[in-house]
Amino acid sequence: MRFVKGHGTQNDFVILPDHEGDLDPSPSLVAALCDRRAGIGADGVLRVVRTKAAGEPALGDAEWFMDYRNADGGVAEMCGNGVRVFARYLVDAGLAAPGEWDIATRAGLKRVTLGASGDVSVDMGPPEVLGDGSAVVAGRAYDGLRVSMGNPHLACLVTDRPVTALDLTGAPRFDREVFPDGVNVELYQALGERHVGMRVYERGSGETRSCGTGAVATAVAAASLSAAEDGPLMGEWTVDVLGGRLTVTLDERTSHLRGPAVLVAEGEIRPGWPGARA
Ligand SMILES: N[C@@H](CCC[C@H](N)C(=O)O)C(=O)O
Repeated sequence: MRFVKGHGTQNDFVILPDHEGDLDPSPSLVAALCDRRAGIGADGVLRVVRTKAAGEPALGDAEWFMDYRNADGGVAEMCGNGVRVFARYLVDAGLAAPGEWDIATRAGLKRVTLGASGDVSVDMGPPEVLGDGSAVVAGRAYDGLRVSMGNPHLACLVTDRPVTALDLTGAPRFDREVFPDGVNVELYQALGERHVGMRVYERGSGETRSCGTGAVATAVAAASLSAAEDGPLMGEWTVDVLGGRLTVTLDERTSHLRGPAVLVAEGEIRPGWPGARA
């Protein structure tokens, strides 16, 4: 089994080329690959499969499907950093040309824009604002906004300490009736005009050093708070995460995410590796 390792602002992935859909990415195989001690180590797996071979209904008209899995082996609808790394992989492998084209995801077609090297940008679609919510982190409650980016988010404002001082060793608590499928929890603070710092505890992966869908949800939450005071605050937002910097652009129609997407290594999983039989 071939693999490539990549990351977007240190949100890292094992990329599995599986053009004709021959692999069975069972939850235990995915979890074994993502294991940082006994496996390769990653926040998730990106399986690269031709859309027509993916066996998923109604993925739309794109040549490639991003089959995204969280580190615990669970399926998620969308991954904003993942789709940018996926696009970089396709260009690097000669499977797509630099330019602008769609990638199929479980959350619909996502249009990526990239050159032969450098940042990758993706049209993330219109964020869906679902209303207020709250999460408890290390015994303290934080209010936030529920936002769907195809996957569920709760972006909470932190004002009592820098987000870097939050204790995220344990999972945030949230209302299971509001989020029956779980939720990605973002904690953010204002750092300047249209500039926020964010940490994230991801559904299925724990704390990660970045989350693209979470960065967009956070910009939406911060913009909606600012809008209450200053009127609609569309435009470009800077989201600093533990692994670097992402740029989110909000307009009346959609949202865009831009940032680095880096391929690190490639190799072969040894046939005798116990995880491959998982
Ligand atoms: N890190 C990703 C989001 C991955 C999926 C998420 N953990 C979920 O379960 O919804 C991103 O960059 O968006």
